[in-house]
Amino acid sequence: MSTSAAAQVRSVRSQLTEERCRALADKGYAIIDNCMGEACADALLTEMQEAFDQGLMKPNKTHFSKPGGGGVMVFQKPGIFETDMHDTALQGQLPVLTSLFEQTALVDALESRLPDVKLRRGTQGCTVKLQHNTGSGGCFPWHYDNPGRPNKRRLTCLLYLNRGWQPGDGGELTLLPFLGLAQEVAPLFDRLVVFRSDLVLHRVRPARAPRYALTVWLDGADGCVNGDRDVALHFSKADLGPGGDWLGLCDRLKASPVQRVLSRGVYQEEYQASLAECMGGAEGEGEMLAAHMAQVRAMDASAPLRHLVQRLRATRELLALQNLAT
Ligand SMILES: O=C(O)CCC(=O)C(=O)O
Ligand SMILES: [Fe+2]
Repeated sequence: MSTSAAAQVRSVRSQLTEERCRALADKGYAIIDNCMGEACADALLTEMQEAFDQGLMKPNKTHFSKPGGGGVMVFQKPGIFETDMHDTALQGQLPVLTSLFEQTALVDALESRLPDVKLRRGTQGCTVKLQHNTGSGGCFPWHYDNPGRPNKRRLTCLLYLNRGWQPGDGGELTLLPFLGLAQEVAPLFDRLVVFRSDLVLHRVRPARAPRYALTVWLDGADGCVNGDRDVALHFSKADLGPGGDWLGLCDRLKASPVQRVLSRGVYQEEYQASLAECMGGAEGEGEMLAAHMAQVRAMDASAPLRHLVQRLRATRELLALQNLAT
């Protein structure tokens, strides 16, 4: 069984159909059900359960930047346990997961079907995280997996391992393409969700049943992630003025990681509510909410940014109404 995870991920190439590649290019995400096959997914789940039962997964650590460059704080998301396969102590004990960590078949398959995404080849740009949610309400607030420099992540691959998941169990992943429609994804057994780490805002709803998820993050090729145009806004007065191509600008933002600069303003209430829900009064909630509000206020203090955010919020409402009507 030790090589089967590598063999199975090779099949992702044929599962990345034209339609799924188009979804990744257009909306930033694609979903593949029955991805690894019953036996391999079972073997992965068994090792994840062993890792949790043996105390190899630790309470989640969330690193949080203090506003104004005041350093980094570390808090815990309640109910979430995690570990990273870079931890060599795990590698001897978890052979199937180790084989997933050491293979290059996944990045090769994705690179060959999605050449425009520009992934880093080899094993160096690959991170594997094991995550267990105890099912007592644990969740993740709205975030991008790649929030900006110096992060190098390009693709997030999430494999869910929850046999018999039912709607009331919660723990759905919600993906929110910029100015688009939110898509709720149930964390079903052997379902793989692939999305752009620098382009897809997402969160996890509170889980009411134990939940296992395996994340593979793949870095982008050198120089292809978080370039200048991905981290700083460039637009002309003509874009924003009367007669400017406003919807053209919106389309560019939908397709560009630079949307991250504006997202917290456009979705400020959503960020705030999900932070409070995720922390549930635990230590750090106040600091996180204060940091969020400070970032929103900083945007508000700049008149051009404030107007841009206001207009994006109005456009977002309009597009939502149009979508409801169709
Ligand atoms: O568990 C999930 O579905 C996603 C978790 C997540 O967003 C993350 O680890 O960054
Ligand atoms: Fe995430």
